[in-house]
Amino acid sequence: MSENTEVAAPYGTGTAPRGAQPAKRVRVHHLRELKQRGEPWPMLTAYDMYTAELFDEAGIPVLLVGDSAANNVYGYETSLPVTVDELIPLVRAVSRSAKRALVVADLPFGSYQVSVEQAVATAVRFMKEGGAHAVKLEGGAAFAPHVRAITTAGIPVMGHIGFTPQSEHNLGGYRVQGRGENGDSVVADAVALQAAGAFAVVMEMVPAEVAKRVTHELDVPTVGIGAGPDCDGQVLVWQDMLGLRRAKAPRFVKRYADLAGVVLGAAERFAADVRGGEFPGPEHAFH
Ligand SMILES: Nc1nc(=O)c2c([nH]1)NC[C@@H]1CN(c3ccc(C(=O)N[C@@H](CCC(=O)O)C(=O)O)cc3)CN21
Ligand SMILES: CC(C)C(=O)C(=O)O
Ligand SMILES: [Mg+2]
Repeated sequence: MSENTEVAAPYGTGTAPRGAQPAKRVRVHHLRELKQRGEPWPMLTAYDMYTAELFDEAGIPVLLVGDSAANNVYGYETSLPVTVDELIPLVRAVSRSAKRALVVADLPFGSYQVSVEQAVATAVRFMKEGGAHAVKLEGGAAFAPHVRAITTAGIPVMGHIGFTPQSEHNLGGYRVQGRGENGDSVVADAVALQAAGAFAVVMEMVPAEVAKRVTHELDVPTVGIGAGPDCDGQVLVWQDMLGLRRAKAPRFVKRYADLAGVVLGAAERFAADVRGGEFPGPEHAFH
């Protein structure tokens, strides 16, 4: 990138005034460059237009349309029930709305585990019908062939290891993975995913020291959620980050706002205004 254009990487180093150039899409190689420069980067989930627009404008380089839409959009208790047909419209909304962010579509439970062929076909649907720029799937070395095949089809793949919520019944509940001697298998899984072509690896609920080892071991970026401060990126579910979800949050969540309080207070004031005849006022009516 030449110096005088004043547009370098999409985030962090770009100095173009807003609106001067068309938005430059974040690409997987930009994330690797951030790792090489030692610059941590944020990732958030998004499931609709307004969050995608706002997070994009805020400079979040990667938006994940998580299968966590199951329990944060559709009202299921876990991520297991959500389907490809339920997620694709959300992916389409986000990819239509984010001008710069790389949009990653999470492959839901049952849509890729059956076979390598099923994994490629599902990933293709998210790209074609959802307009995603990449896909994510849960699993370690056992899913290296799936990652390899999807990547070969031209689709970037993000891995996800450690606590993988789609396997909660096999993992014995929501618990930290990779403690003690199990740390080595987390490292081996990450290395296998990178070797299979993954462009990044999410680590969920693994000890910080293990995540640090993995991050140093890999050339591709790691993204932590409950994996300590040494990952290359950090991801949170947006309703956790903004305090819209009122259930007790996992330890790894930091709340940056109280949207639940804002929404509840406003809805109560609206209801009171209607009941008290205060709304609509003359300025809201046509004469
Ligand atoms: N809103 C939301 N946030 C998430 O982070 C999230 C979802 N939904 N849905 C899909 C998965 C499920 N995830 C979860 C959900 C709960 C815990 C949890 O309860 N953690 C507890 C117990 C940990 C332990 O036993 O060691 C914690 O205190 O962190 C962790 C990850 C992460 N993902
Ligand atoms: C928590 C992130 C990594 C995720 O997989 C999701 O939101 O579905
Ligand atoms: Mg997920």
